[in-house]
Amino acid sequence: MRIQFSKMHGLGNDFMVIDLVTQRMPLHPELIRRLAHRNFGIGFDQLLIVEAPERPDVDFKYRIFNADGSEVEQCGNGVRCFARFVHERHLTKKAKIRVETNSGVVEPEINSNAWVRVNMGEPRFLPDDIPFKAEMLPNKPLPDTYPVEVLGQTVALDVVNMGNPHAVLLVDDVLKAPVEKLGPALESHERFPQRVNVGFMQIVNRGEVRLRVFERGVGETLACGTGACAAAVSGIRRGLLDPEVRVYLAGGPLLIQWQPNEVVWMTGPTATTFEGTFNPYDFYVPEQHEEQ
Ligand SMILES: N[C@H](CCC[C@H](N)C(=O)O)C(=O)O
Repeated sequence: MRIQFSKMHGLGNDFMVIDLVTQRMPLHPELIRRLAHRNFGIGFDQLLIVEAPERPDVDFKYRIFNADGSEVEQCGNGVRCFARFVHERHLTKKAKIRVETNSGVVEPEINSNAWVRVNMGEPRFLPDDIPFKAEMLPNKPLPDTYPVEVLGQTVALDVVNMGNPHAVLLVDDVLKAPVEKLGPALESHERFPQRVNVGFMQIVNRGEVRLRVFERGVGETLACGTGACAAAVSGIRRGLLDPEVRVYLAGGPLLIQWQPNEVVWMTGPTATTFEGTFNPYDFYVPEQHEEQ
């Protein structure tokens, strides 16, 4: 049994992309973890699955799994690569497609030089929508940040849901940000019942930020699309940034556009690095491995 896949990335946030419209394969978390391994597997930050639509008003269903095998609601760099993939594999001829995810519908539009502009939907800020444990006083405006105790210190976090949960921390210099220490501690902090992606944002000016993201279920990645959306939206909502922000990540820049009560637009590049085939049973045979 050989499964075809593409290896792709959005600014170095890399993906294994598999078409399960024309192919069939079990999606066991242990298989995903083994495929994600950088030495023993294919190696990726996320696995992206293309499935046939379940609703009449969308073109595809899009499932996302982190390297730790956890299935998640949204992946910004991933949906740009998804759009390129379905074009390259001739699964659609449309420039603009509607894609159903576990957190709603996103609309990527591919243009000539493989850059993709995506309607990422509206951000949500209420603690229950993140989810984030915080007492909310009724009819009180949202605070700029929430004080969170972590590793013996108090940090000021903003929280944004872009379909998936994000915490945003302002830092003076991303290169000196305590990503290795605070990233894991906040990712699994008890106030985030579904864990959280942690963004460290340095504001350069009202139209430019630098960002590092410790991703839920992966660790620090070279870029995070929903993280860039969450960071830019946090800065705009707090009056620190203009409605159009260039977010400079380690892997390169994303353009984020947003105004309150509107959807978030994300624009950025895509790349296919190689195509290949593999046999899932070379990596994981449920009945055999479960006995060990
Ligand atoms: N780690 C994220 C999923 C991938 C997000 C990121 N790769 C992006 O480009 O948005 C989560 O657990 O919610």
